[in-house]
Amino acid sequence: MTPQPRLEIRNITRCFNGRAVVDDVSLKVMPGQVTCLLGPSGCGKSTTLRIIAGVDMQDSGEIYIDGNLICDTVYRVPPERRSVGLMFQDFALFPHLSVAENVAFGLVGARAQKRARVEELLTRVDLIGYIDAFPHQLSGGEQQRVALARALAPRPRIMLMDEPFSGLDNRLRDEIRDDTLSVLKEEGAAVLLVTHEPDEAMRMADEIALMRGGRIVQQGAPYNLYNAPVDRAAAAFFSDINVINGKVHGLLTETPFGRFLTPAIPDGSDVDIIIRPQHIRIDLDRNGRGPSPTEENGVAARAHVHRARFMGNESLVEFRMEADGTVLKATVPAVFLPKPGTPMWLMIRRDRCFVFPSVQPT
Ligand SMILES: Nc1ncnc2c1ncn2[C@@H]1O[C@H](COP(=O)(O)OP(=O)(O)OP(=O)(O)O)[C@@H](O)[C@H]1O
Repeated sequence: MTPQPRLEIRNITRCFNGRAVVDDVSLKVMPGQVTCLLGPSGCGKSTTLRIIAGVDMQDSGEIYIDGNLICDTVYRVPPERRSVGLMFQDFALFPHLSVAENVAFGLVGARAQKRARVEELLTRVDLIGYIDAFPHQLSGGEQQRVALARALAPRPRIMLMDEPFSGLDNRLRDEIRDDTLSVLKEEGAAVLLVTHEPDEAMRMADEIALMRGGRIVQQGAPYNLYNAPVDRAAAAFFSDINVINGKVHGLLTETPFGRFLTPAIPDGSDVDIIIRPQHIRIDLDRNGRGPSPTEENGVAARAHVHRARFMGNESLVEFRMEADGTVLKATVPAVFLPKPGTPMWLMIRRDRCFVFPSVQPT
């Protein structure tokens, strides 16, 4: 028997002024799983989340929790009865209530029970010492942890989080993300987290749903999205990329790095071969000669250093290709700052290339 998703949305569409900002989106989140809705600003992530929370209404599609219909275009369980916890960047604590009162806000039942749950959660987020403090006495990161405890206190079956860490400074953010993740995992809720930051999604998600223009364009484990992107834009969303252009002749595409088998792309089409900067290999020029071809790296191509910069953890070297003048970027995990104009040989890791029919970048 296939396990029951905690949250399932089917074919959700929402239009504003005749434009579908959420366009036929379907998604499942299992209990204890963190799914990140990832995409650029304006792609419809928050609207999707608001519909699940019940503060906005879809034009079509259904929402199920534990297999039960909670909302379609006719029937609608009100937000407060959906067992959904919310954590938004600007979802502030109540300033006139203590930390304990904030966390207890959504709790019902006997006083002693409520107190026990508040203490349990504040211990878990490492703020038990602040139980009687007020929000203004806490740092941004501490307030965010209280907000997490408050959202989790009623044991929601689903946690919806919209850019919950974006108000925090970089160093603090990583720490809070990790702490939040372990608390969420302990509580076992299904989590749907909206973010526009690929690093955040990579760090937190069991599964990523990549959104663009109101649609989910790819969904899967972070590893799969990074290593098998569906198109050029999906590859570019996760890191800098290089694009090597070619044209299909029969089953092959000829490039400065040798031939690529491209049987799935029609003869005569333009092709983009995508390679990330860390997967370009660099070798020295030996009186105009370079390294011999290998199965792993194909044919080496000659290039000249355009510029080189030290980036802290690595060096970024830009090369101008002798064959066609295009500029390719390579990263080297060391201090490597060759002079502009230096001839060198580049190879690309063939197992790390993605081949797509050409599109104009948007
Ligand atoms: N109530 C509304 N009325 C009209 N247009 C809206 C409304 N809410 C959202 N939109 C539009 O829908 C689109 C998607 O917005 P949404 O907030 O879902 O995107 P997002 O991916 O979460 O972006 P961001 O990360 O910037 O919040 C945007 O173009 C936005 O202007």
